[in-house]
Amino acid sequence: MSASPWLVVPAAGQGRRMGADRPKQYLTLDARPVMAHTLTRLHAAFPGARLCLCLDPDDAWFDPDWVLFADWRRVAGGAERADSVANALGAIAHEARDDDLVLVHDVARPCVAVEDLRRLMRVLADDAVGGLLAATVADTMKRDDGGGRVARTEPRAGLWHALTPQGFRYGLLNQALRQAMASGVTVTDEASAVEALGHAPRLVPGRRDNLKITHPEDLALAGMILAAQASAHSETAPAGVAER
Ligand SMILES: Nc1ccn([C@@H]2O[C@H](COP(=O)(O)OP(=O)(O)OP(=O)(O)O)[C@@H](O)[C@H]2O)c(=O)n1
Ligand SMILES: C[C@](O)(CO)[C@H](O)COP(=O)(O)O
Repeated sequence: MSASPWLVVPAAGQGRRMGADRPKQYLTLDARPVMAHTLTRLHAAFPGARLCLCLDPDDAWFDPDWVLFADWRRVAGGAERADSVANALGAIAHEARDDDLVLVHDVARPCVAVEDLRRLMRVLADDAVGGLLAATVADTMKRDDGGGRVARTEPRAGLWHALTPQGFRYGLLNQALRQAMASGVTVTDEASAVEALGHAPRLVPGRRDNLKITHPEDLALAGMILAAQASAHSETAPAGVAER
């Protein structure tokens, strides 16, 4: 395995739940597009990584100036997130080795902490299966009855929120996604495709503020998270250090 991972950033979504005038990765957050924040965080953690950026072929918003990586390629997104990631893996098939680590990170998660990225990479370096950043569920969990009332309370012990990045060896991830697609199984993350092959991905506890911007109120929340992270960092870091 090489010391730097491959990075796949699915960024071909339309942001339908956000309902904005453009895909959410192009909305402004602290004076920069969401995508620019996300790519900057990834670059701070893995400056030598090779990047695959999945974009809608009709994307009219993307600016290559936001990409700080020396080695990167644009890949056409697919109908679903899993299709976009599979396209990225297909695009690097001639370069990637089966045991290369591939980290997949949603463009819609701009608040991911650099320390979480580095820790995930350290943990996965020695893990035969791979894994994901995740956070334990904090609220009491209700199952609805389909009619707006509670059917029952679900036990929350052992429940985790799946975050990103999610990292797996190229060969395993490629096989898992191809198999899920061939069998018509809907997978919303890489881990579920790998689980379907019978493997148990490692849960790597991550910060709860690794928010996926999904609904309109999330943009302001992400802004507050970035401000809080910057403020916490400036209190602890030596002068001149800009990472978060
Ligand atoms: N066909 C798709 C769909 C999603 N994504 C990406 O997958 C990530 C997670 O998806 P989600 O939060 O659902 O984003 P959207 O699909 O844009 O949102 P929505 O489902 O509300 O339309 C995002 O970074 C999104 O850009 C992608 O690359 N290709
Ligand atoms: C990959 C993911 O971010 C993990 O939480 C999530 O599954 C993707 O979100 P979506 O809304 O299901 O596309």
